[in-house]
Parts: sequence; structure tokens; C-alpha cells
Amino acid sequence: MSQTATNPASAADGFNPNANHAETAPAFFSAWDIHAYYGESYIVQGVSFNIHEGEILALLGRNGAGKTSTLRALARLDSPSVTHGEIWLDHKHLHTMTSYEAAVEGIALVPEDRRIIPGLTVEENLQLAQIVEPVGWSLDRLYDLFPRLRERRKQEGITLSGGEQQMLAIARALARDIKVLLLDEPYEGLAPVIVDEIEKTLRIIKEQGITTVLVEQNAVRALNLADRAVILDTGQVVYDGSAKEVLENDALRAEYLAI
Ligand SMILES: Nc1ncnc2c1ncn2[C@@H]1O[C@H](COP(=O)(O)OP(=O)(O)OP(=O)(O)O)[C@@H](O)[C@H]1O
Repeated sequence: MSQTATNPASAADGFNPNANHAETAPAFFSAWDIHAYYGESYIVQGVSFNIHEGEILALLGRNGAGKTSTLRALARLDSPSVTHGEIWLDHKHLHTMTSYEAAVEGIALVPEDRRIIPGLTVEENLQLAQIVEPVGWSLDRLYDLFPRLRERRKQEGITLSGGEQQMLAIARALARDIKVLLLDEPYEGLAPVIVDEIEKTLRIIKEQGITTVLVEQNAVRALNLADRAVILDTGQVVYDGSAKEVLENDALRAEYLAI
């Protein structure tokens, strides 16, 4: 059955669920000409990119460039509201789905504020993510990836350090059966040694075939980890290419990343 049957989004508001880009899509995960608004504010202004399965894409740009808004649009959250464009994941059209449906298809957004649930232990936060199918990594596998979480599994999640909370937020995403991990500033406020630890786990997650979109202010770190980079400026893509090229291109970095 078509996913459009139960979804409020339709061709009438700029989506075209019948456009069969799935047939020709060169990539596993694609955004095609996404436009999104907060009320009257036009923020995401025609963003397109393709990501191959298992790639890490660094989504970069100055403050206010529209990175978080783009991630939220990809996760199909209500705000910003996407008025035009298509989002394809593994031949399924996410642009006609609600955020819940997109999550079931395998999109996981780890927001900047991590959203650890107060009053629940580390383990309960993970178990809660597994109440509904499709379930992803087992608790044992998650604890092998994040040994600190195993040590603290009985501790209330919100009492963890910032780095541990970030680990819990990523573990909670993997507790579901996901295909794409959308990470919003995972390194923010963390000591370099903790960033090293999280970076190591992101490499392991990549080895498992999960595709990652990484929004990060620490652009050099993100570029060293990523295969590819997309740079946004005022809601538009101004660069789409290899991460290495951005690292090596002083002019590009100075113009759009101020580094
Ligand atoms: N809820 C909102 N309502 C109205 N405008 C918003 C809202 N959230 C973000 N914006 C505006 O959208 C623009 C893009 O914001 P966004 O958070 O996507 O940028 P960003 O690239 O992630 O920035 P940063 O690196 O500072 O987090 C900014 O001008 C911001 O003020």
C-alpha cells in the first residue's frame, strides 16, 4: 500500500510521491530540493545531496546556515515544515511520512540536547527505546561499544557527564534498528579525550554499515572522520564533495567555515 494513504503530506503541498526517483536514485539516502520554513521564515532553500550506504557525511556551515533545520527536515519533524522536495531512503519516500514512520524506516536523530529521559536509569533509557519493534542492537552489544554505559547502567541517565550522556543518546539510537544516524553537534562541550572516544565509536558504527550525517561545529574533526562533506550557507548547498578536499582547500574553509 502507498505510504501516502495515511500521510497528511501530499503532492498538493509540493511533494511528489509518484515521482519515481527511487528507480534512478544513485544513492542509498537522498535529499532532493528540500525547502522548509519556520512559520514565514524560509530557512532550508533547496537542499539536495546523496549519501551512499555506510558513508559518513559531514554537514557543515557557519552558525545559522541551516544545518539543524536540515537534519530536522530529514527526520520528518513537524518543524521546520517541509513544503517542497523529496527524501528517499533505500527506495522508500520519506517525504510522505510522519517522523514516527520515518523512524520505523530507520532514521534516527540524536539532537543537540540529547533528550535523556529524567527519572530513568541508563539501562531503562535503552530499554524504553526497544519497547516497539524494530529493535536494533542488544544491550550487551551496546555496552560492548560503550563500556562506560555498562559501568553506569543503574545510574540515572541525566546524572551522567556530558560525554556519557552523548554516548547514551547514540546508544539509544542504535537500540532501534536504524539505517541512518543523524547526529547534531555530538562533540559540543566535550573534552578532546571524550571526543576521541566518541569518534572511535562512530568509526565502528560505520563499519556496521550504518550511514551517518554529522553536523558539527568542530569542522576539522568532522572532516577527518567523514567521507564526504556538504557545506550550507543561508540554507543552500555551496559545496558537495570529498571531505579531504575541504581539509586541503584553505579558501573554501575560510569562506564558508571560517577556519
Ligand atoms: N524554531 C525556529 N523558529 C524560527 N527560526 C528558527 C527556528 N530554529 C532555527 N531558526 C532559524 O533558522 C536559521 C537556521 O538555524 P539552524 O539551527 O538550522 O542553523 P545551524 O546551521 O544549525 O546553526 P548553529 O550552528 O548555530 O546550530 C537561523 O536563522 C535560526 O535563527
